[in-house]
Amino acid sequence: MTQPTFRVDVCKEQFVFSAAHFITFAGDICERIHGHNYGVRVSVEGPLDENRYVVDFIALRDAVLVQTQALDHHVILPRDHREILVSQDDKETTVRFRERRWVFPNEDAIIMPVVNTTAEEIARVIAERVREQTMEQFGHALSFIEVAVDENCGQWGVCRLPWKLSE
Ligand SMILES: Nc1nc2c(c(=O)[nH]1)N=C([C@H](O)[C@H](O)COP(=O)(O)OP(=O)(O)OP(=O)(O)O)CN2
Repeated sequence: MTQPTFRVDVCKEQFVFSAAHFITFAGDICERIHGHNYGVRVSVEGPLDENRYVVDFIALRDAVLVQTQALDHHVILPRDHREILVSQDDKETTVRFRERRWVFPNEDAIIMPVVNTTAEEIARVIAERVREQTMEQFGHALSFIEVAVDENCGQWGVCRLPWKLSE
């Protein structure tokens, strides 16, 4: 007989973060900098605990909020892009793509460990960070964490990670 599976989803109005970014696509087309009011949904799957919870909604909600608030009102830049080159001195973050150049105060910039700041990649980073942040609290019995990032009212990039870190 197939066993039931359980999941908790949190998708709150407070999870919206407003951030600027630009990506490259189709090889070498580099977007102009623009912003989105990103939305986030997070799901975790696993067995029920003694409360008959997968995890406490409130604990998961609060962990996601830490991540979305950290991104709010920043420009998100890729650390690992081959041609979008990001450098920092003690005051400013400078970004170059071929002949184009952008300069931001350091406190406005977030350099994310991604190749391109797509919704999928941002979802992966949030998933890794929420997993790391809650691992001790939620324990090791969960199976998956999934994070979905909405760039524009229904355009979602989704990343699903195993709960357990690979050996
Ligand atoms: N799978 C993905 N596709 C696209 C992504 C992405 O992250 N994952 N990102 C983009 C661009 O960032 C693009 O800027 C998306 O923004 P959007 O505002 O939706 O683009 P539009 O110009 O069509 O929006 P308007 O509503 O006209 O402002 C593209 N694809």
